[in-house]
Amino acid sequence: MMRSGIALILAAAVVLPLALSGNAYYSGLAAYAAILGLFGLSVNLTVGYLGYISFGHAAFYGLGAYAAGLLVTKRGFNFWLALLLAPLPAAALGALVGFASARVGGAYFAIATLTTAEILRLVAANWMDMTRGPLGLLVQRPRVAAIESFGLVFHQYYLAICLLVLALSLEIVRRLIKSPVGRSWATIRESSALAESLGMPAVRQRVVNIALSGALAGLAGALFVPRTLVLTPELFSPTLSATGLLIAILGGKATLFGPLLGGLTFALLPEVLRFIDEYRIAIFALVLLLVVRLQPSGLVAFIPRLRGDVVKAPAFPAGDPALQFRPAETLSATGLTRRFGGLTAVEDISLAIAPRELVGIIGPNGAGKTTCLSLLSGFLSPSEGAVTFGGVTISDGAPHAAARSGLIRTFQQTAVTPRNSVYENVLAATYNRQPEHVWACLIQNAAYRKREAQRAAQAMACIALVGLRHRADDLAGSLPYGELKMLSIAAALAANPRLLLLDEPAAGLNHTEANQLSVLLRKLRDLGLTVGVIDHNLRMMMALCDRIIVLDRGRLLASGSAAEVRANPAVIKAYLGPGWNKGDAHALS
Ligand SMILES: Nc1ncnc2c1ncn2[C@@H]1O[C@H](COP(=O)(O)OP(=O)(O)OP(=O)(O)O)[C@@H](O)[C@H]1O
Repeated sequence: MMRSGIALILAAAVVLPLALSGNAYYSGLAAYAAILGLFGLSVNLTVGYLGYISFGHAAFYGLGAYAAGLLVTKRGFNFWLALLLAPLPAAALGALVGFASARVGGAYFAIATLTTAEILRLVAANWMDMTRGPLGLLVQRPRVAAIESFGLVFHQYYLAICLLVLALSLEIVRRLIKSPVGRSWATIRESSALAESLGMPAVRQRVVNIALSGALAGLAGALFVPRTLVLTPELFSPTLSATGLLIAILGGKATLFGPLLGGLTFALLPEVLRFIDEYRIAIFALVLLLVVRLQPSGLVAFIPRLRGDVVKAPAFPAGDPALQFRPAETLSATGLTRRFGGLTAVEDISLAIAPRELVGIIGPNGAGKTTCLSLLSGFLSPSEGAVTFGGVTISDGAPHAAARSGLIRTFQQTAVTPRNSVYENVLAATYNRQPEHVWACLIQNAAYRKREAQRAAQAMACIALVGLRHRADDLAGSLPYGELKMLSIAAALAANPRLLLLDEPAAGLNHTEANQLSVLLRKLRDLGLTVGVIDHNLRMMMALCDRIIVLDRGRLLASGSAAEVRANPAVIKAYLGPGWNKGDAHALS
């Protein structure tokens, strides 16, 4: 559907200019709708797909317009060449704003865009020599004599170019959102911790997204130049930023064609309502409010075929899935200590997990198990000590770097992308198998397509392995708790682990589900994976693990087989308190 939608716009680029040959007004309106659709597409990339609200996308739009205008007026560039160059400064600005705010969170991005647009507006208003300030920079209509010699007039080929640029931009976004890079945006939008745990560099991917969004907004701004011919500081106005945001939300967030419907509405509705002149804006606002109130998913929800955003799982191959793991490595921690202010959560812990071991970490509440797991997986830096995996220090790296080396963790609170299907969740997690460059995702050559097919097959194998075949196309948010836990393990497996660290995978599971989990974990160990498990289900842990490590009050209390740990008086005391007697030891069985 997505492809045919883009093909339709390409067809419109040929047919509409001919059909509207005698009507410059409608032709101009159609071009304006295409420009607003492109602007909405750029806003939607960040707001919808990345989950970062922008209050100042006019910064990129205005910069694109001024870049094109200045290249033409001050440097004598041909406008159509300037149109190709104008997205570059907007992309650079996007990367800069993205880099400055990607680490600290979405609220800062919203403020950073708002501030950037205002600064640019002031620069444009006051740099009289360059921009002529509020008087406006005047640009000549960029007529192309060669095209006009075929009998076409300006408004016709301008419309054709606007629609061609829109179709090309849609194709770029379509390719990206269906690629490992775009799938990582959906995961980052849900939780950057989840994304990092699966090997996705959240900051870098945010910067890529915002830079691309800036480039598309800059392109929209540059395309607007031949329509306005006078560039004023109002191109950076908050009203324009709000328009872009509304187009994206009204059309349908995180959908490819939603912003087009939004752009069409914003271009046409004020014109359609022109006959009621002074009430026009009020009625326009009312229509907007009604749509947003009655259909929060946006206009695109009225045309389900246009949504086109669900990726169906391919058919499962018959028989057991072939899933191979990378060669195992040893995880070692020496002298690990982690303090939170005055509290020492983990103190001087040294341990090793050997290749293909199934190790349990137990301890009473607050013993420091999760802190220890976060230190081992690079999610926390130790106050003292170090962690090495396969001889390489990981404690200073970002969590995604630990995941890259094969240390994959899960979370106590199950983390998935609820609005995506089981298959989409697991497919996104294959990112770590072969991280793709954004250019490879755009070009999509034969080698890339082969890798995509491999990723799909691996995702299916992981889903089958955890027993969720029948759920592949169901939304993750609709799964019961036990299956959600299995889904997070499937995603972790898809991320190509050498060592899997699971934080309380049996929490909330009933007896049958806990048994199924035990069977799965043993199977993974037998397939060659090293597994570390934290859990409070002592019965399961004692029966399951090759070795048990016991923590108490941040310190390592004991390490050994289930029988050794069960018979250790210090362990029994930690669990049962100082008044324990030998007969109570069965509580640990
Ligand atoms: N980010 C943090 N900031 C401050 N204190 C923390 C932080 N994380 C953990 N702690 C404290 O460190 C101690 C150990 O917590 P941790 O969650 O590692 O224990 P746990 O053994 O996993 O507990 P549980 O079994 O209840 O999950 C607790 O006292 C906890 O309050």
